[in-house]
Amino acid sequence: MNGEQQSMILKSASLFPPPQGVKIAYGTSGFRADASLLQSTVYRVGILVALRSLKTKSTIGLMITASHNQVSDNGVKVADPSGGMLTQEWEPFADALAAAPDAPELLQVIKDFVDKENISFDKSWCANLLLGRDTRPSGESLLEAAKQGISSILDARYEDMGVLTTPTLHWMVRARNRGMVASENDYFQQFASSFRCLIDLTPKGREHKEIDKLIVDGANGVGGEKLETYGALFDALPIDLRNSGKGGGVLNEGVGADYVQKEKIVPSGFSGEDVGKRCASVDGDADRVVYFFVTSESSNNITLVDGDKILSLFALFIKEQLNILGSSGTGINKNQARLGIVQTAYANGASTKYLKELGLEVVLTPTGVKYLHEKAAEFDIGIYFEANGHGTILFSDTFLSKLENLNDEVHQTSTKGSEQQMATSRLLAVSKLINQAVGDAFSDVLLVEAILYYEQWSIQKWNELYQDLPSRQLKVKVVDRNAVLTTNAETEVVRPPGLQELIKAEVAKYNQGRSFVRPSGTEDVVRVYAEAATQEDADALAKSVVEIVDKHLGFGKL
Ligand SMILES: CC(=O)N[C@H]1[C@@H](OP(=O)(O)O)O[C@H](CO)[C@@H](O)[C@@H]1O
Ligand SMILES: [Mg+2]
Repeated sequence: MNGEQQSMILKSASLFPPPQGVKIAYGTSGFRADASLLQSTVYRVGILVALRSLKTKSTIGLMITASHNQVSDNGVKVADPSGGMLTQEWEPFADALAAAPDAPELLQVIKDFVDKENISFDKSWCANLLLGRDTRPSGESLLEAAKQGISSILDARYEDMGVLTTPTLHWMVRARNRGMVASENDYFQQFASSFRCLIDLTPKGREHKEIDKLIVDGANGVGGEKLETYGALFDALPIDLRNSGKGGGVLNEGVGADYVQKEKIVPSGFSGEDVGKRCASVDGDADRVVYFFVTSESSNNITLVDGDKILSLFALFIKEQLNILGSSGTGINKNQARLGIVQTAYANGASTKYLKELGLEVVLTPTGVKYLHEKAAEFDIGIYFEANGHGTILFSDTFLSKLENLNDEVHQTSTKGSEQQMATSRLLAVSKLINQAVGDAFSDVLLVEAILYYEQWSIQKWNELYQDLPSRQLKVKVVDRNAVLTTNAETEVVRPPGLQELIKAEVAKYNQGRSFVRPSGTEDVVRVYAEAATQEDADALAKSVVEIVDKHLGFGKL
């Protein structure tokens, strides 16, 4: 870095002093906090993405969003060259950047890192950044801060893509780095055409009736807004959009996937008239989705069809297609196509049991898509989902080229039109329909809809795949959530000492009891999860564990 660059950084960094007395750390999916505290952090993430682009000689993405958090929060996520989340190796650098108390120290952190990583400021490589934001009112000015950070390293080598869903930005980054076209329209067109293709590949002999209307809760956010603009492209799927954001509702307030999944009650905009109908709810940046149906006219109850059930539906369908290939001597059999399922400790115990009984390999990772995605990428086909509805299916490049070769072969022989050829085409269509960069509410919805159509299942029939164990999730405000350290995919506490033994003793009192606690990476709380044979027991277990955590770490301890 030459002297001119260093003085540029010093000058612009002094315009973005960090807020006093607050520590903003890189969490489960980037930085998140009250929007009024974030100017400095986002400016510094602008510097980070510029350096990442120089280091990888690739397009990198920066997204301003706080997903399911309340509207006054905001945050920033980074998309790496693959379209996935920022490599975990750079997270300590992100934290160091955010923590530097003033411009000179910030410059020192940058200089040390540039030397360590051997980052060259070679101007012949035209670095490129794609920027996006959700609909939060604070988004525009935070994006300006990011642009200032980028410009202090790279001049103005960025493209502001405007208001986008998070997975659209990740998809664009991946597409750009593969030399493909990558506008928002291209994104929707790809999903629309592969959805149509999959619907057309439904086996002959199954009744081809029209798909019933799907009611979608847009969380009053970017998901609702985009569905309003582009939803008509999914011509086989009639959509009744609620909470599009236009009707004056507030983002994530009593609406959206996180609310529906955690509270298990009807979101605003839905009523007793919707009883039994197929509904889907997306979150504030449309990277998650859960399904549900209103259970009775007279109460707020819903039956939740969560990420675990979406995962199970996908797993069942993929396994069925692989079985067709395996039984027709294609050379692609169970041993050559390793299908892996990735969940977290929040997965309902009944889902894990169901998946294992299907004969599938199930692995648990810590919470956060960065962990699930990484694990799923180890398989030929890796399906990952968090219970809250964030997930996707990853196809390895090697497996995809095997499928493509097989597809070419069958087109040249008399097997065209056979079940084997249909299964090959279906898997290829799924690989184009499902977002390969990150979990995506829209592409997940389209795949769910295509599979329900293929199976000719209602949402009720789908829900019967297995019965969820009753569960309860609660949060506890504590003095310092990072005092809790966990191991074993977050299922056991190792610090503070003694806490795990108390939780274990409580769990032992309940039939089919299970409970664990962990510090949230997106909110200033410790999360408590409990499962048991009845709802009363799950509630009681969760409550007791909350009390244990509160006694150990709560404000009463001060
Ligand atoms: C229990 C839960 O739902 N946790 C969510 C939540 O993380 P926490 O670290 O639990 O706050 O937000 C993450 C980002 O959206 C998501 O990946 C994760 O699953
Ligand atoms: Mg989200």
